[in-house]
Amino acid sequence: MKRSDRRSRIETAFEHLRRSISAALGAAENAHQEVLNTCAEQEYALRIAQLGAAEAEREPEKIADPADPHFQAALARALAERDEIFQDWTEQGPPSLEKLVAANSPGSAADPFETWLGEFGGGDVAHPPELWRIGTAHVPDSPLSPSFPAVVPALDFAHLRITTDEVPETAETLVQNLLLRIVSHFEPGQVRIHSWDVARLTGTLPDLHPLSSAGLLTAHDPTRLGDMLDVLSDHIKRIHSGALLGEHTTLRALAAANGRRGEPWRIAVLFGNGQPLREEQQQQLQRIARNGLPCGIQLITVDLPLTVNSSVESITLIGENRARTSMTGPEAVVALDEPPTRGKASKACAAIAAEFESRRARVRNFDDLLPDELWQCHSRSELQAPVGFDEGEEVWMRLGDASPHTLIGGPSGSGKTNFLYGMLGAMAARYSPDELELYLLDFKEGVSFAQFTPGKRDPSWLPHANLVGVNVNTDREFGLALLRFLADEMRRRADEAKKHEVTKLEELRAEDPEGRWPRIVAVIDEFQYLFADRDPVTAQATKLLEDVARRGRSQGIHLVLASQDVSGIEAFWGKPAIFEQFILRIALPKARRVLTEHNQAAMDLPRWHAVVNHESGVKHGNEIARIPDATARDTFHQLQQRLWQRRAAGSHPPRLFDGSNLPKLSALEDFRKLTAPVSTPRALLGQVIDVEGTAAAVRLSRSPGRNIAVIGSVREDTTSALGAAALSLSRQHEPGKIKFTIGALLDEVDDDARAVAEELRGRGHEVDVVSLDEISATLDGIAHEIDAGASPVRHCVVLYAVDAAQTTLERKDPVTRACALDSLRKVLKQGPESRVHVIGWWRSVQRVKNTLGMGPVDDIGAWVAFDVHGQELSAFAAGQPVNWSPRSRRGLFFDRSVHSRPEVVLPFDLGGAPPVPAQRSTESDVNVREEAGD
Ligand SMILES: Nc1ncnc2c1ncn2[C@@H]1O[C@H](COP(=O)(O)OP(=O)(O)OP(=O)(O)O)[C@@H](O)[C@H]1O
Repeated sequence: MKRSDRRSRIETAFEHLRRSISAALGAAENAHQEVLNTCAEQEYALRIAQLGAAEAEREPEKIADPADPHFQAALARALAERDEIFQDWTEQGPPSLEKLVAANSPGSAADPFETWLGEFGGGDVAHPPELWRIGTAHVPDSPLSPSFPAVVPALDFAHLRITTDEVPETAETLVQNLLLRIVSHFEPGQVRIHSWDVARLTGTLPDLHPLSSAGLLTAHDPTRLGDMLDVLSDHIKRIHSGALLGEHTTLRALAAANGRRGEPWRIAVLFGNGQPLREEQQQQLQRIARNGLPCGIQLITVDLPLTVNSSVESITLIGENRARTSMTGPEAVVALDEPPTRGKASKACAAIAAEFESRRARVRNFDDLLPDELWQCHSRSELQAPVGFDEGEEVWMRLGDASPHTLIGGPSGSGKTNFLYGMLGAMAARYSPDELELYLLDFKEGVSFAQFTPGKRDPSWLPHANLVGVNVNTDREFGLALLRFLADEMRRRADEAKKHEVTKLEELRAEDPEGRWPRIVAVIDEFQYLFADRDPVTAQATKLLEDVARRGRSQGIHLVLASQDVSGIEAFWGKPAIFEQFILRIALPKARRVLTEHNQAAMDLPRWHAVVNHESGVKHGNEIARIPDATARDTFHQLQQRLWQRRAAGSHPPRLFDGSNLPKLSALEDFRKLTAPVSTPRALLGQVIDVEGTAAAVRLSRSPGRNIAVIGSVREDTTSALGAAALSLSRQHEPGKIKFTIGALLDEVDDDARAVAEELRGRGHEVDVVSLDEISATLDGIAHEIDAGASPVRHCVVLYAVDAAQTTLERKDPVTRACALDSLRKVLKQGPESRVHVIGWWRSVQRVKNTLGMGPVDDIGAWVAFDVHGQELSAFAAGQPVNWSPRSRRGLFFDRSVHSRPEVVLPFDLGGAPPVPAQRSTESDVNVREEAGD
């Protein structure tokens, strides 16, 4: 090979090498450049992320030369990523927030000021708005940055902590706007504002200032923060020990359940200066913050540290009328609403104050105690109703677990009956008869409750009333009967609750929603009569009252006791166990002893006012109420008509017990339901004093002693008992299955005996009326029949004035030396086993004994005695002492086979019988109603 060739080849090879190296170097250079580019973009991306995409877009110079393509690429990528992330929010966030606010913040809660300012709100206090508008928010860093309403919770939902920027007036405007929305939303008076400003004596919240003239805004002295905190703490304590003692733990829940808000909301605004409060005040403020919301107490603090964990929202002012809030988060900026023009806001507040004043000054009447719609409330946890007005505002009473029973006191004429009418009307209008049942008893001589029963001119009655007792002043047993009935009902309810494994009526109602478990209110006017004597009635009444008062509360049984006489209340003094249960005290003007000794509020009360006190009468529980006239003509009556028209089909009028009238035999349920045939008939003698109006009845079985003695000298009473016995027996036998022998042994009783005989014959029975002349032979004949053996036909021997025949009966047969008295004794002794029963009237105890002779009194198994002293009767009551002073138109009844002690009875009005002088009218209820001014 030539040298030149070799050289050429070498050069070529080098050339190739150079090219290869050059190519490799170029590639490396490119790769390096690429890395540098990526680095630059990532560097920019990092800085964009640090500054925020939106800011970088707005002010790129802060990061790079805006023309730098690397920066532009990084920014484009960052903006694309941001848009993707925000896409959902941008499309849905603001519109759904708008919707949420529209739904939760009606009317003044979020609408522009001009649409409502100056009008009075009637917002639903049971369901207040949860969110209140403060401005317009947007998220500056979001694409398009759409705006949405900025709202904060208030009232029951959260406290508010505001931190100011260098323009403190912004905070004041913010607070004013918010409060303006709130006070305008509800009826004037529902919201009360307290303000305190560390730096200013006056002039805080200037637009709201007119509210202070009506007491709706209280500006507290800067040096007396303690006073304001005390006021708020007291409210919390009072609300906890009163309104919130039942099932509900917040006023909001309570209001949602019963549709009304008994306590206004209270908003306390505190303007600080960034410095903490004194330690003890700070503690108190924290306590209020922790416990206030359930009691409707909200705090708004401005530049005041508040360190409770829950339920505090914050607003931080950031200049230029803007703010950030804990609700909207740190990204959003809120442009605060401009205030309405100064004049307009204060004019609106002046109008609210004036309206509140005029409502307070309004004269409210009975109709104002009534709800718009009848029977809308349920009594599961308590009964509540307004009973009067305090400066136009309703004053309510509550009967429930926290205040189960009421004591009402006031001298005669102070308006107790009127108060009871108002109370009953307000309750009966709110609760249906399935929610509330009334038992009304008046010991006064008078007819105050007769209005609630049907009368001749007005057939309506109060559908809630189950029992009305009037003129019971001499029949204390009737009060006893009512208490006994309540005690039984209480036990029945407790047993039923036990079956459902609960203890209280409230729980029972939840477990047994289909059951009918109304709350029972038992009103006893002039109840002191119950304790009038030192006798067994008082002893039993005390025991029963104690039982019902102590245990009635959990079974929904509430007592309302009224008395004009301190002795009624004093009767309780030695019995704190009873007295303490009467937590609700109502004192009418000059009432003594109803409130505590140191509480003299009733002494200064004007006419037709009352102190309503749910705190056992201690001073701080006083609420003063003006009581409307509920007894004026047609007042209650009109309500009763409306309620009566709504009564359930088949509802019965209340049972009326009128102590001044006798029960009609023919109307008595126990008489009407007697049918024939029966195996053992019952002879009705009178009516027992009980809630059901039960008959006093003696079973005439075929066993020794089943005879009846009617003892006493008053013809009307004794003949009533004899007649009722015969007539009731007649209803239980088909004709031919009973025969009557009626001995009319005294001239005066002829008419009575014959009237009964006629009625018996009218029913188809065999009746033999015998005179004094015939009685001996008749008794001898009956005695012979007994000797001959039992007859299938019952024989009832009714003897009018047995003792009038004593001499006749004692007359001995000259031959046999036997006398008809022996026959009578035989009939008494052996008759019942042979279906022969004697029902005889003797005019005194001694005369019964004369008839019976030396033997035991066992042949008289049952008796009813009129005008006979108790001690005379003990021999006939198994030897036990009988405590009884005779009283007009009342008897004492004892059946040794069933009774342990005698019981008081009313003789019957037999209807067709000759008029009975002591009786005022046979149309008992009608008479009463007419007297009541019906
Ligand atoms: N709030 C009231 N407004 C107007 N009049 C009233 C008011 N309360 C009571 N009255 C009238 O006063 C009179 C006495 O009232 P009420 O019968 O209620 O008193 P009381 O305390 O029950 O008296 P008493 O025990 O003597 O019956 C009645 O004529 C009644 O109409």
